[in-house]
Amino acid sequence: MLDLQTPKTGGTMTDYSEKAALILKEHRESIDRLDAILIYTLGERFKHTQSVGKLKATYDLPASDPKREAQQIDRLEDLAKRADLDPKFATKFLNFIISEVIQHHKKQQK
Ligand SMILES: O=C(O)C(=O)C[C@]1(C(=O)O)C=C[C@@H](O)C=C1
Repeated sequence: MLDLQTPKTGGTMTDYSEKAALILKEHRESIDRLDAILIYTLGERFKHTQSVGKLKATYDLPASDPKREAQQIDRLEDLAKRADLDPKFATKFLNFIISEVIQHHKKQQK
């Protein structure tokens, strides 16, 4: 990964902005790769929750499990701290996904 340093001697503004453009491109390529990982990972997660939904519908189990969610939130907060990610954001993100899953479960129960 390139890094941007202010040219002290010799470098022109054109050199500087060409380098900045290259660094931006590299970051965006990494972001695109990571976004793809996120999407594929979410797809895998939803495959499992779909199976869980089927199981819950078959055995007449409740769509949501607040005790399990509390454990997931605790674990995720800890992971987020270690990953240098805002734990509040991580919690919000998980709650967003889980509420979508619960909607899917409820539809499967109809
Ligand atoms: O583990 C379950 O029981 C699920 O239905 C999965 C899941 C989740 O998406 O992680 C969704 C709803 C529950 O409230 C808890 C967890």
